[in-house]
Amino acid sequence: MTDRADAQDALAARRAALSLLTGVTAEGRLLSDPSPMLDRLAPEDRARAQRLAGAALRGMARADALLAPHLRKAPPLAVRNALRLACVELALGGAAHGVVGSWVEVVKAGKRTGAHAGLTNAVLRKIAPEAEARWPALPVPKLPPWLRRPLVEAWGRPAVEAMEAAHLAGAPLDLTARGDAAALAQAVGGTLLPGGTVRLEAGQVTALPGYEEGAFWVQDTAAAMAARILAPQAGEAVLDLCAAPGGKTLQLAAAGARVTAVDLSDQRLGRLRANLARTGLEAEVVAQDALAFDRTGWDAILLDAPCSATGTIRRHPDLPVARDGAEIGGLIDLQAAMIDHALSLLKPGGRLVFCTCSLIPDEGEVQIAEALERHPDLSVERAALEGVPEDWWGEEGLRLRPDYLAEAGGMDGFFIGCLRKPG
Ligand SMILES: C[S@@+](CC[C@H](N)C(=O)[O-])C[C@H]1O[C@@H](n2cnc3c(N)ncnc32)[C@H](O)[C@@H]1O
Repeated sequence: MTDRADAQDALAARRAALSLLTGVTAEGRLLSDPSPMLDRLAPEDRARAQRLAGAALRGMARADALLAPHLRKAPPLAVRNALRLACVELALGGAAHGVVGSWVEVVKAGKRTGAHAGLTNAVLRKIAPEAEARWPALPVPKLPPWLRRPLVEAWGRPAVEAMEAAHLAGAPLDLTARGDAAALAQAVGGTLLPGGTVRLEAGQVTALPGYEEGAFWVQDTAAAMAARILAPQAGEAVLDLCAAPGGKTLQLAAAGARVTAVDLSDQRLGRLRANLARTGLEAEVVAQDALAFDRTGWDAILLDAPCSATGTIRRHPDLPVARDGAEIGGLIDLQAAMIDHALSLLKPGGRLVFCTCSLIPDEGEVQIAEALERHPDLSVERAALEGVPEDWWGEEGLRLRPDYLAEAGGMDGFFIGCLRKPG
Protein backbone atom coordinates (compact mmCIF):
# COMPACT_ATOMS: atom_id res chain seq x y z
CA MET A 1 0.00 0.00 0.00
CA THR A 2 1.25 3.51 -0.81
CA ASP A 3 2.04 6.11 1.86
CA ARG A 4 -0.83 8.18 0.54
CA ALA A 5 -3.31 5.30 0.89
CA ASP A 6 -1.97 4.66 4.41
CA ALA A 7 -2.55 8.30 5.33
CA GLN A 8 -6.11 8.15 3.95
CA ASP A 9 -6.83 5.03 6.04
CA ALA A 10 -5.44 6.70 9.15
CA LEU A 11 -7.64 9.72 8.47
CA ALA A 12 -10.72 7.50 8.04
CA ALA A 13 -9.92 5.75 11.35
CA ARG A 14 -9.63 9.14 13.09
CA ARG A 15 -12.94 10.29 11.59
CA ALA A 16 -14.57 7.10 12.87
CA ALA A 17 -12.99 7.58 16.31
CA LEU A 18 -14.48 11.09 16.41
CA SER A 19 -17.89 9.76 15.45
CA LEU A 20 -17.65 7.05 18.15
CA LEU A 21 -16.58 9.50 20.85
CA THR A 22 -19.31 11.98 19.94
CA GLY A 23 -21.88 9.15 19.94
CA VAL A 24 -20.89 8.29 23.53
CA THR A 25 -20.60 11.85 24.88
CA ALA A 26 -23.62 13.39 23.10
CA GLU A 27 -26.05 10.52 22.54
CA GLY A 28 -25.27 8.00 25.27
CA ARG A 29 -24.29 5.39 22.68
CA LEU A 30 -21.85 2.58 23.55
CA LEU A 31 -18.68 1.86 21.56
CA SER A 32 -20.08 -1.63 20.88
CA ASP A 33 -23.32 -0.28 19.35
CA PRO A 34 -23.63 -0.83 15.58
CA SER A 35 -21.86 1.88 13.59
CA PRO A 36 -22.16 2.03 9.77
CA MET A 37 -19.09 4.29 9.61
CA LEU A 38 -17.01 1.70 11.46
CA ASP A 39 -18.37 -1.13 9.31
CA ARG A 40 -16.97 0.56 6.20
CA LEU A 41 -13.38 0.38 7.54
CA ALA A 42 -10.85 -2.42 7.14
CA PRO A 43 -10.56 -4.53 10.33
CA GLU A 44 -7.24 -2.97 11.39
CA ASP A 45 -8.59 0.59 10.95
CA ARG A 46 -11.77 -0.36 12.83
CA ALA A 47 -9.62 -1.63 15.70
CA ARG A 48 -7.53 1.55 15.53
CA ALA A 49 -10.65 3.78 15.72
CA GLN A 50 -12.03 1.81 18.67
CA ARG A 51 -8.68 1.86 20.48
CA LEU A 52 -8.36 5.60 20.00
CA ALA A 53 -11.92 6.36 21.14
CA GLY A 54 -11.38 4.08 24.16
CA ALA A 55 -8.12 5.82 25.07
CA ALA A 56 -9.80 9.23 24.78
CA LEU A 57 -12.64 8.11 27.08
CA ARG A 58 -10.16 6.76 29.66
CA GLY A 59 -8.09 9.93 29.57
CA MET A 60 -10.85 12.47 28.89
CA ALA A 61 -10.38 14.47 32.11
CA ARG A 62 -6.63 14.61 31.48
CA ALA A 63 -7.14 15.82 27.91
CA ASP A 64 -9.58 18.46 29.18
CA ALA A 65 -6.99 19.61 31.73
CA LEU A 66 -4.38 20.04 28.97
CA LEU A 67 -6.86 21.84 26.71
CA ALA A 68 -8.45 24.17 29.27
CA PRO A 69 -5.76 26.89 29.38
CA HIS A 70 -5.89 27.19 25.56
CA LEU A 71 -9.65 27.52 25.13
CA ARG A 72 -11.18 30.89 26.00
CA LYS A 73 -14.71 29.61 25.36
CA ALA A 74 -16.05 26.10 24.92
CA PRO A 75 -16.03 24.98 21.26
CA PRO A 76 -18.87 22.76 19.90
CA LEU A 77 -18.74 19.22 21.29
CA ALA A 78 -17.50 17.61 18.04
CA VAL A 79 -14.54 20.05 17.95
CA ARG A 80 -13.81 19.47 21.64
CA ASN A 81 -13.85 15.73 20.98
CA ALA A 82 -11.46 16.09 18.04
CA LEU A 83 -9.12 18.07 20.31
CA ARG A 84 -9.44 15.40 23.04
CA LEU A 85 -8.58 12.62 20.59
CA ALA A 86 -5.60 14.56 19.23
CA CYS A 87 -4.42 15.30 22.76
CA VAL A 88 -4.51 11.63 23.70
CA GLU A 89 -2.62 10.67 20.56
CA LEU A 90 0.06 13.25 21.37
CA ALA A 91 0.20 12.19 25.02
CA LEU A 92 0.68 8.56 24.01
CA GLY A 93 3.66 9.44 21.86
CA GLY A 94 2.13 10.17 18.43
CA ALA A 95 4.45 12.22 16.14
CA ALA A 96 3.35 15.85 16.56
CA HIS A 97 3.49 16.85 12.89
CA GLY A 98 1.34 13.96 11.66
CA VAL A 99 -1.16 14.08 14.54
CA VAL A 100 -1.75 17.83 14.35
CA GLY A 101 -1.98 17.90 10.55
CA SER A 102 -4.41 14.97 10.44
CA TRP A 103 -6.75 16.34 13.06
CA VAL A 104 -6.81 19.76 11.42
CA GLU A 105 -7.78 18.00 8.20
CA VAL A 106 -10.54 15.98 9.93
CA VAL A 107 -11.96 19.13 11.57
CA LYS A 108 -11.72 21.15 8.33
CA ALA A 109 -13.65 18.49 6.38
CA GLY A 110 -16.49 18.13 8.92
CA LYS A 111 -19.77 19.97 8.23
CA ARG A 112 -20.25 20.93 11.86
CA THR A 113 -16.58 21.48 12.65
CA GLY A 114 -15.12 23.09 9.49
CA ALA A 115 -15.17 26.63 10.86
CA HIS A 116 -12.89 25.60 13.75
CA ALA A 117 -9.89 24.28 11.79
CA GLY A 118 -7.84 27.39 12.65
CA LEU A 119 -8.58 27.04 16.35
CA THR A 120 -7.74 23.31 16.24
CA ASN A 121 -4.41 24.04 14.57
CA ALA A 122 -3.49 26.80 17.03
CA VAL A 123 -4.45 24.83 20.16
CA LEU A 124 -2.78 21.59 19.11
CA ARG A 125 0.45 23.35 18.17
CA LYS A 126 0.61 24.78 21.69
CA ILE A 127 -0.16 21.45 23.35
CA ALA A 128 2.03 19.21 21.17
CA PRO A 129 5.42 20.01 22.77
CA GLU A 130 4.21 19.35 26.32
CA ALA A 131 1.45 16.69 26.10
CA GLU A 132 3.55 13.54 26.46
CA ALA A 133 5.65 14.85 29.33
CA ARG A 134 2.76 16.30 31.34
CA TRP A 135 0.29 13.43 30.86
CA PRO A 136 1.49 10.96 33.54
CA ALA A 137 1.52 13.68 36.24
CA LEU A 138 -2.08 14.75 35.60
CA PRO A 139 -4.66 13.46 38.12
CA VAL A 140 -6.25 10.07 37.52
CA PRO A 141 -9.72 10.69 35.99
CA LYS A 142 -12.58 10.24 38.45
CA LEU A 143 -15.76 8.25 37.89
CA PRO A 144 -18.89 10.38 37.37
CA PRO A 145 -20.90 11.17 40.54
CA TRP A 146 -23.78 8.75 39.75
CA LEU A 147 -21.35 5.88 40.19
CA ARG A 148 -18.62 7.34 42.40
CA ARG A 149 -21.02 8.20 45.22
CA PRO A 150 -22.39 4.65 45.82
CA LEU A 151 -18.94 3.12 45.36
CA VAL A 152 -17.31 5.44 47.91
CA GLU A 153 -20.14 4.59 50.30
CA ALA A 154 -19.60 0.86 49.75
CA TRP A 155 -15.80 0.56 49.53
CA GLY A 156 -14.34 3.86 50.83
CA ARG A 157 -12.46 6.60 48.98
CA PRO A 158 -8.98 4.99 48.81
CA ALA A 159 -10.46 1.81 47.27
CA VAL A 160 -12.39 3.82 44.68
CA GLU A 161 -9.26 5.80 43.81
CA ALA A 162 -7.42 2.50 43.29
CA MET A 163 -10.29 1.31 41.06
CA GLU A 164 -10.04 4.54 39.04
CA ALA A 165 -6.32 3.93 38.54
CA ALA A 166 -7.18 0.42 37.30
CA HIS A 167 -9.78 1.87 34.90
CA LEU A 168 -7.14 4.22 33.46
CA ALA A 169 -4.65 1.37 33.04
CA GLY A 170 -7.09 -0.71 30.96
CA ALA A 171 -7.22 -4.50 30.78
CA PRO A 172 -4.86 -7.21 29.53
CA LEU A 173 -6.09 -10.10 27.39
CA ASP A 174 -7.19 -13.10 29.47
CA LEU A 175 -7.75 -16.57 28.01
CA THR A 176 -9.35 -19.69 29.47
CA ALA A 177 -7.89 -22.95 28.13
CA ARG A 178 -10.17 -25.75 26.97
CA GLY A 179 -7.52 -28.21 28.20
CA ASP A 180 -4.09 -27.77 29.78
CA ALA A 181 -3.63 -24.10 30.80
CA ALA A 182 0.15 -24.40 31.29
CA ALA A 183 0.55 -25.73 27.74
CA LEU A 184 -1.60 -22.88 26.40
CA ALA A 185 0.49 -20.30 28.32
CA GLN A 186 3.60 -21.69 26.66
CA ALA A 187 2.04 -21.84 23.19
CA VAL A 188 0.83 -18.22 23.21
CA GLY A 189 3.70 -16.78 25.30
CA GLY A 190 1.40 -15.74 28.14
CA THR A 191 1.59 -15.82 31.93
CA LEU A 192 -0.30 -18.48 33.86
CA LEU A 193 -2.27 -16.89 36.73
CA PRO A 194 -3.14 -18.94 39.81
CA GLY A 195 -6.46 -20.61 39.00
CA GLY A 196 -5.64 -21.24 35.36
CA THR A 197 -6.20 -18.02 33.39
CA VAL A 198 -3.55 -17.31 30.74
CA ARG A 199 -2.74 -13.60 30.55
CA LEU A 200 -1.26 -11.68 27.63
CA GLU A 201 -0.58 -7.95 27.45
CA ALA A 202 -2.71 -7.51 24.34
CA GLY A 203 -2.88 -8.84 20.85
CA GLN A 204 -5.13 -10.03 18.07
CA VAL A 205 -7.00 -13.02 19.47
CA THR A 206 -7.74 -14.66 16.13
CA ALA A 207 -4.02 -14.65 15.22
CA LEU A 208 -2.97 -16.61 18.34
CA PRO A 209 -1.91 -20.25 17.87
CA GLY A 210 -4.78 -22.59 18.74
CA TYR A 211 -7.59 -20.09 18.03
CA GLU A 212 -8.96 -21.92 14.99
CA GLU A 213 -8.78 -25.26 16.80
CA GLY A 214 -10.70 -23.81 19.76
CA ALA A 215 -7.91 -24.33 22.31
CA PHE A 216 -9.09 -21.29 24.33
CA TRP A 217 -11.63 -18.50 24.63
CA VAL A 218 -11.36 -14.92 25.86
CA GLN A 219 -12.54 -14.55 29.44
CA ASP A 220 -11.43 -12.22 32.22
CA THR A 221 -9.87 -14.04 35.18
CA ALA A 222 -12.63 -12.70 37.48
CA ALA A 223 -15.40 -13.97 35.18
CA ALA A 224 -13.73 -17.39 35.09
CA MET A 225 -14.10 -17.76 38.86
CA ALA A 226 -17.91 -18.18 38.82
CA ALA A 227 -17.74 -21.60 37.13
CA ARG A 228 -14.77 -22.53 39.34
CA ILE A 229 -16.93 -21.85 42.41
CA LEU A 230 -19.80 -23.87 40.94
CA ALA A 231 -17.26 -26.71 40.46
CA PRO A 232 -19.22 -28.74 37.88
CA GLN A 233 -18.74 -32.50 38.03
CA ALA A 234 -18.69 -34.76 34.96
CA GLY A 235 -22.21 -35.88 34.08
CA GLU A 236 -24.02 -33.35 36.28
CA ALA A 237 -27.05 -31.56 34.80
CA VAL A 238 -26.12 -27.87 34.88
CA LEU A 239 -28.31 -24.96 33.79
CA ASP A 240 -26.52 -21.81 32.62
CA LEU A 241 -29.05 -18.98 32.87
CA CYS A 242 -28.23 -15.76 30.99
CA ALA A 243 -25.50 -17.62 29.17
CA ALA A 244 -24.53 -15.66 26.07
CA PRO A 245 -21.92 -15.16 24.64
CA GLY A 246 -20.97 -18.27 26.55
CA GLY A 247 -17.62 -18.07 28.37
CA LYS A 248 -19.11 -19.83 31.38
CA THR A 249 -21.06 -22.34 29.27
CA LEU A 250 -17.76 -23.40 27.70
CA GLN A 251 -16.11 -23.85 31.12
CA LEU A 252 -19.04 -25.97 32.37
CA ALA A 253 -19.06 -28.10 29.21
CA ALA A 254 -15.25 -28.50 29.29
CA ALA A 255 -15.60 -29.94 32.81
CA GLY A 256 -17.86 -32.67 31.40
CA ALA A 257 -21.20 -31.39 32.71
CA ARG A 258 -24.40 -31.80 30.67
CA VAL A 259 -25.11 -28.12 30.05
CA THR A 260 -28.25 -26.27 28.99
CA ALA A 261 -27.57 -22.63 28.10
CA VAL A 262 -30.50 -20.19 28.18
CA ASP A 263 -30.47 -16.57 27.03
CA LEU A 264 -33.11 -14.09 25.93
CA SER A 265 -31.04 -12.78 23.03
CA ASP A 266 -30.91 -15.06 20.02
CA GLN A 267 -28.33 -12.73 18.48
CA ARG A 268 -25.97 -13.15 21.45
CA LEU A 269 -26.67 -16.89 21.41
CA GLY A 270 -25.31 -16.87 17.85
CA ARG A 271 -21.91 -16.02 19.37
CA LEU A 272 -22.37 -18.81 21.93
CA ARG A 273 -23.15 -21.32 19.17
CA ALA A 274 -20.08 -20.15 17.23
CA ASN A 275 -17.95 -20.58 20.38
CA LEU A 276 -19.27 -24.11 20.87
CA ALA A 277 -18.57 -24.95 17.22
CA ARG A 278 -15.02 -23.54 17.41
CA THR A 279 -14.13 -25.37 20.61
CA GLY A 280 -15.95 -28.61 19.77
CA LEU A 281 -17.76 -28.48 23.13
CA GLU A 282 -21.42 -29.36 23.53
CA ALA A 283 -24.40 -27.73 25.19
CA GLU A 284 -28.13 -27.49 24.60
CA VAL A 285 -28.94 -23.92 23.58
CA VAL A 286 -32.34 -22.37 24.36
CA ALA A 287 -33.43 -18.86 23.34
CA GLN A 288 -35.94 -17.92 26.03
CA ASP A 289 -36.64 -15.53 28.87
CA ALA A 290 -34.98 -17.11 31.93
CA LEU A 291 -38.10 -16.32 33.97
CA ALA A 292 -40.22 -18.41 31.56
CA PHE A 293 -37.84 -21.39 31.43
CA ASP A 294 -39.53 -24.03 33.61
CA ARG A 295 -37.56 -27.29 33.41
CA THR A 296 -36.75 -28.44 36.96
CA GLY A 297 -34.37 -30.92 38.65
CA TRP A 298 -30.94 -29.35 38.02
CA ASP A 299 -27.90 -30.42 40.03
CA ALA A 300 -26.50 -26.91 39.73
CA ILE A 301 -27.46 -23.57 38.19
CA LEU A 302 -25.19 -20.71 37.20
CA LEU A 303 -27.07 -17.40 37.02
CA ASP A 304 -24.95 -14.62 35.48
CA ALA A 305 -27.68 -12.02 35.71
CA PRO A 306 -27.95 -8.83 33.64
CA CYS A 307 -26.49 -5.94 35.66
CA SER A 308 -24.95 -2.47 35.46
CA ALA A 309 -21.66 -4.02 34.19
CA THR A 310 -19.79 -1.46 36.31
CA GLY A 311 -17.10 -4.07 36.98
CA THR A 312 -16.02 -3.99 33.33
CA ILE A 313 -15.07 -0.30 32.98
CA ARG A 314 -11.38 -1.16 32.36
CA ARG A 315 -12.51 -2.68 29.06
CA HIS A 316 -15.59 -0.49 28.55
CA PRO A 317 -14.54 3.09 29.38
CA ASP A 318 -17.66 4.35 27.53
CA LEU A 319 -19.98 2.92 30.17
CA PRO A 320 -19.68 5.59 32.91
CA VAL A 321 -20.05 8.37 30.31
CA ALA A 322 -22.89 6.86 28.27
CA ARG A 323 -24.94 5.66 31.24
CA ASP A 324 -26.36 7.48 34.26
CA GLY A 325 -27.45 4.62 36.51
CA ALA A 326 -31.17 5.11 35.74
CA GLU A 327 -31.60 1.45 34.76
CA ILE A 328 -30.05 -0.05 37.92
CA GLY A 329 -33.25 -0.12 40.03
CA GLY A 330 -35.01 -2.23 37.38
CA LEU A 331 -32.00 -4.55 37.08
CA ILE A 332 -31.92 -5.12 40.85
CA ASP A 333 -35.61 -6.20 40.79
CA LEU A 334 -34.95 -8.48 37.81
CA GLN A 335 -31.94 -10.08 39.53
CA ALA A 336 -34.04 -10.88 42.65
CA ALA A 337 -36.82 -12.39 40.52
CA MET A 338 -34.25 -14.48 38.62
CA ILE A 339 -32.69 -15.78 41.87
CA ASP A 340 -36.11 -16.91 43.15
CA HIS A 341 -36.98 -18.51 39.82
CA ALA A 342 -33.62 -20.32 39.59
CA LEU A 343 -34.08 -21.66 43.14
CA SER A 344 -37.47 -23.08 42.11
CA LEU A 345 -35.76 -25.04 39.27
CA LEU A 346 -32.99 -26.51 41.44
CA LYS A 347 -33.28 -30.06 42.77
CA PRO A 348 -33.13 -30.55 46.60
CA GLY A 349 -29.49 -30.33 47.71
CA GLY A 350 -28.54 -28.48 44.51
CA ARG A 351 -26.41 -25.32 44.33
CA LEU A 352 -27.03 -21.96 42.73
CA VAL A 353 -24.16 -19.67 41.81
CA PHE A 354 -25.38 -16.09 41.34
CA CYS A 355 -22.94 -13.61 39.85
CA THR A 356 -22.85 -10.13 38.35
CA CYS A 357 -20.02 -8.06 36.85
CA SER A 358 -21.07 -5.15 39.04
CA LEU A 359 -19.24 -3.14 41.70
CA ILE A 360 -22.50 -2.12 43.38
CA PRO A 361 -23.37 -4.26 46.45
CA ASP A 362 -27.12 -3.97 45.72
CA GLU A 363 -26.40 -6.12 42.64
CA GLY A 364 -24.25 -8.57 44.64
CA GLU A 365 -23.91 -9.02 48.39
CA VAL A 366 -27.34 -7.47 49.08
CA GLN A 367 -29.03 -9.85 46.62
CA ILE A 368 -27.70 -12.86 48.55
CA ALA A 369 -28.56 -11.34 51.95
CA GLU A 370 -32.12 -10.66 50.79
CA ALA A 371 -32.46 -14.12 49.19
CA LEU A 372 -31.51 -15.62 52.58
CA GLU A 373 -34.26 -13.53 54.23
CA ARG A 374 -36.82 -14.77 51.68
CA HIS A 375 -35.56 -18.39 51.88
CA PRO A 376 -34.16 -18.98 55.39
CA ASP A 377 -33.47 -22.67 54.66
CA LEU A 378 -30.69 -21.81 52.17
CA SER A 379 -27.04 -21.80 53.14
CA VAL A 380 -24.11 -19.87 51.67
CA GLU A 381 -21.12 -21.91 50.53
CA ARG A 382 -17.50 -20.93 50.16
CA ALA A 383 -14.94 -22.56 47.90
CA ALA A 384 -11.17 -22.83 48.37
CA LEU A 385 -9.79 -21.29 45.18
CA GLU A 386 -6.14 -21.14 44.23
CA GLY A 387 -4.99 -17.53 43.99
CA VAL A 388 -7.92 -16.12 45.99
CA PRO A 389 -6.95 -14.66 49.36
CA GLU A 390 -9.28 -15.23 52.32
CA ASP A 391 -10.12 -11.52 52.64
CA TRP A 392 -11.77 -11.38 49.19
CA TRP A 393 -14.57 -13.48 50.70
CA GLY A 394 -17.42 -11.85 52.60
CA GLU A 395 -20.37 -13.41 54.40
CA GLU A 396 -22.41 -13.51 51.19
CA GLY A 397 -19.75 -14.57 48.72
CA LEU A 398 -16.63 -13.59 46.77
CA ARG A 399 -16.04 -9.91 46.00
CA LEU A 400 -13.61 -9.17 43.17
CA ARG A 401 -12.51 -5.63 42.30
CA PRO A 402 -10.60 -4.04 39.40
CA ASP A 403 -7.88 -2.86 41.79
CA TYR A 404 -7.09 -6.41 42.94
CA LEU A 405 -3.96 -8.01 41.43
CA ALA A 406 -3.02 -4.51 40.22
CA GLU A 407 0.66 -5.39 39.76
CA ALA A 408 -0.29 -8.35 37.55
CA GLY A 409 -2.75 -6.33 35.41
CA GLY A 410 -5.94 -6.25 37.54
CA MET A 411 -9.23 -8.04 37.02
CA ASP A 412 -12.86 -7.22 36.34
CA GLY A 413 -15.13 -6.32 39.23
CA PHE A 414 -17.43 -9.22 40.06
CA PHE A 415 -19.59 -10.60 42.83
CA ILE A 416 -20.08 -14.38 43.06
CA GLY A 417 -22.28 -16.02 45.68
CA CYS A 418 -23.09 -19.74 46.05
CA LEU A 419 -26.37 -20.86 47.69
CA ARG A 420 -27.15 -24.48 48.65
CA LYS A 421 -30.75 -25.68 48.74
CA PRO A 422 -31.55 -28.10 51.60
CA GLY A 423 -31.51 -31.79 50.57
C1 LIG B 1 -23.70 -10.79 31.90
S1 LIG B 1 -24.36 -11.32 30.39
C2 LIG B 1 -24.02 -13.03 30.42
C3 LIG B 1 -22.60 -13.42 30.12
C4 LIG B 1 -22.42 -14.93 29.97
N1 LIG B 1 -22.87 -15.67 31.13
C5 LIG B 1 -20.99 -15.34 29.66
O1 LIG B 1 -20.28 -15.85 30.53
O2 LIG B 1 -20.56 -15.17 28.52
C6 LIG B 1 -26.07 -11.27 30.72
C7 LIG B 1 -26.94 -11.94 29.69
O3 LIG B 1 -28.28 -11.91 30.17
C8 LIG B 1 -29.12 -11.96 29.05
N2 LIG B 1 -30.49 -11.62 29.52
C9 LIG B 1 -30.99 -10.43 29.87
N3 LIG B 1 -32.26 -10.55 30.29
C10 LIG B 1 -32.56 -11.87 30.22
C11 LIG B 1 -33.71 -12.64 30.51
N4 LIG B 1 -34.84 -12.07 30.98
N5 LIG B 1 -33.67 -13.97 30.30
C12 LIG B 1 -32.55 -14.56 29.81
N6 LIG B 1 -31.43 -13.88 29.51
C13 LIG B 1 -31.43 -12.56 29.73
C14 LIG B 1 -28.49 -10.99 28.09
O4 LIG B 1 -28.90 -11.27 26.76
C15 LIG B 1 -27.00 -11.27 28.32
O5 LIG B 1 -26.52 -12.17 27.35
